[in-house]
Amino acid sequence: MEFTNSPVCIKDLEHIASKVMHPSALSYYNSGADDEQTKLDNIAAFDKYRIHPRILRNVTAISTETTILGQQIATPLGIAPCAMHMLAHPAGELATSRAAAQHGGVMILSTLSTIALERVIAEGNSDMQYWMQLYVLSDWSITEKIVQRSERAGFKALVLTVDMPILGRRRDDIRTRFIPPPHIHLENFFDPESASNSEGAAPSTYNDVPELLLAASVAGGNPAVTWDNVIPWLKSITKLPIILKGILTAEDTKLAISYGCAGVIVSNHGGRQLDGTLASIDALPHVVEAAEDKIEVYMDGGVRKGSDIFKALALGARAVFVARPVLWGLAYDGEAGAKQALDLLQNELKLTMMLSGTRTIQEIDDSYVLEPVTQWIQSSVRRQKRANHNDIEELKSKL
Ligand SMILES: Cc1cc2nc3c(=O)[nH]c(=O)nc-3n(C[C@H](O)[C@H](O)[C@H](O)COP(=O)(O)O)c2cc1C
Ligand SMILES: CCCCC(=O)C(=O)O
Repeated sequence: MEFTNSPVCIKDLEHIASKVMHPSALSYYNSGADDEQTKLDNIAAFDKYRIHPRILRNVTAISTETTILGQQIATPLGIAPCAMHMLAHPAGELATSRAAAQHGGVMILSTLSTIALERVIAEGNSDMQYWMQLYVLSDWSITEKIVQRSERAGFKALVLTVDMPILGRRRDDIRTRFIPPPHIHLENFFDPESASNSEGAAPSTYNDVPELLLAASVAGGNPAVTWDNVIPWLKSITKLPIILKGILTAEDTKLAISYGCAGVIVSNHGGRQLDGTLASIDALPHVVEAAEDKIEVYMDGGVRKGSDIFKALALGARAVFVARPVLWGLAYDGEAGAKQALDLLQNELKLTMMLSGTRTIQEIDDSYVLEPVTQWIQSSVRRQKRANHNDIEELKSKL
């Protein structure tokens, strides 16, 4: 039998990336916080949910189109924000953006991108949306400038990352003493207007704060950010919808609604922040219930297969985001590799839809998934029924 060398699943891409990436960049990409319990559980938890398929339906035409924040997109699969794509490939976020554009969906660009946000979004088209991820820098005026630039450039939403009051402790990054190589720049920290002031001059960073200090201010987290200081402030400087990334509880979902946010991303930052939380897929149903359809709920964390996307949609996610799979694809083969990661997931999603008798994203509701507890209850109900039946037979035989 002949075997193909090209990747046939995300696990293959992960394996290839582990061979081609620089060890310290690889460990930065793959690391989780502390014991990595949450990072691992994000993946393992999907297995507890089982698909409840329907058969003998005409599944010749499958559509993954959906709407997000009221706008049509080709698929509910998107790219989660990740710092420094140039660690994976010299074309960095440009390559990712080109891959995303051929695919549809949503690309969330990290504040810490290595290509300026204007150049990244220039690769897009009407099948997709770009959202801009924000960290509140120690100098809030710089975050404000990034917000204004994003709005001008056509980003459709702002994604405020709320699970990093301080950086999680990623042991492998400490062991490898990870620091980004000097040829990589965090382009969004450079003022695009500064270059036009003097002919041929390189742009300088905002407020002349050195790039490394700005990066350090992100890496240090911003422990003073609160509901009351950040959300009203953001709303006062932008008309874009605000989405909170890093929500894991019903309580914070209700607060997000009351503060006028447009959506939440159920996420534990890929297990890179607080270790020991619920896996994202386990937290999702609580958040969906608390959202009461008042705001959109998305999720990321541990999505490695089309069936994972299907399960998340069935549990109420409006869209699902992936981070590491795209980074591994990028490391493997730049734009083509990132596209391959998205294609693998998209094709597996379509396959799952066909095999489970669902033709549209709207059809995928909670009747298509068995939650762990439900599964347990159902099997014990079955056991009970058998036991009762036997009892009746027994009783009858004794009549
Ligand atoms: C290398 C790397 C860099 C990341 N950078 C950011 C970032 O800049 N901003 C952010 O909000 N989340 C960041 N994240 C978290 C992801 O957006 C996402 O929540 C998480 O990785 C999803 O899990 P997955 O990697 O299992 O798909 C990063 C994750 C990784 C792996
Ligand atoms: C300083 C770290 C910011 C990027 C990030 O969010 C991550 O690596 O998880």
